[in-house]
Amino acid sequence: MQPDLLPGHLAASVLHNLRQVSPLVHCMTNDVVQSFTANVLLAIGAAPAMVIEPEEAAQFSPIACALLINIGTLTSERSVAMLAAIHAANQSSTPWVLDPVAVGGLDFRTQFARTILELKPAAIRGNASEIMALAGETGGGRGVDSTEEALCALPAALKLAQMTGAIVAVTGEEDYVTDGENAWSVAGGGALMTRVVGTGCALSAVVAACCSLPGSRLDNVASACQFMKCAGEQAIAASRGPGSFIPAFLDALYALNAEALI
Ligand SMILES: Nc1ncnc2c1ncn2[C@@H]1O[C@H](COP(=O)(O)OP(=O)(O)O)[C@@H](O)[C@H]1O
Ligand SMILES: Cc1ncsc1CCOP(=O)(O)O
Ligand SMILES: [Mg+2]
Repeated sequence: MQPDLLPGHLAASVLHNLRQVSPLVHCMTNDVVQSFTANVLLAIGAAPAMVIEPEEAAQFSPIACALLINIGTLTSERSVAMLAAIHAANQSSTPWVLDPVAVGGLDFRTQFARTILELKPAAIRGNASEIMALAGETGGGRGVDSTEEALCALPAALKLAQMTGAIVAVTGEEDYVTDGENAWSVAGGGALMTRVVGTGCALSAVVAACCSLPGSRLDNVASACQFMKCAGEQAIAASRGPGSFIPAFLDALYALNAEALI
């Protein structure tokens, strides 16, 4: 199966909605990418808030438009806070998104990810190794990085979407996004996006923002992938390496428009 490319006009309409709503995203994410994630959300037109104390997390997720659960630097204490936030989000119908960083290779986070998979994530965004491990097919990648191509993980993504009811996005040179039945592919970006930390984690935050928007959740999640691909490609053209990529990427997200997406 080779899914069709997401039409640019669909992504353009989701970008319009995103900027109208400016979704407030409750980010429970890892220590490495906090600031980059917040800046990516702000640049594209959403609003971040990082709330991690267990009592506050459960109070805040119903107030937010969407919740991001990223297990990159999971600890026991954080897992308690994340569970509380997910339960409160579910009670208030706030969509929540899982980024299963480095699942498969390490037992504590793998067990935790399997537990919360039962709590109805709206979407799951990971690299190929993470999606394959979460679907029970392999043992994981190389730390936080994938050792597999995204296309190899498409069957695992379909299976995971069917198992959980979530929209599953598996990213890499090309991204694939599925609801278990239909799928979009998203092209663009470039390898330099893997030479700065946090592009995947920040994408998951944008996915969360888009899950709170009206319309097809499949189209919304695929559009989030398209925003990052498009801005990544423009930033690579405007930069000399990882150092100059980051500001160029934030500028490209800020300037992103329908014309570039179409
Ligand atoms: N080889 C590549 N060519 C183009 N884009 C890429 C490539 N690898 C990753 N990306 C893009 O970089 C971002 C992060 O994806 P990925 O590296 O798969 O996630 P993670 O950082 O979680 O491992 C996504 O927007 C993805 O499309
Ligand atoms: C390096 C690292 N270590 C734990 S979490 C993390 C960040 C991973 O970021 P990304 O998945 O976006 O590459
Ligand atoms: Mg990742």
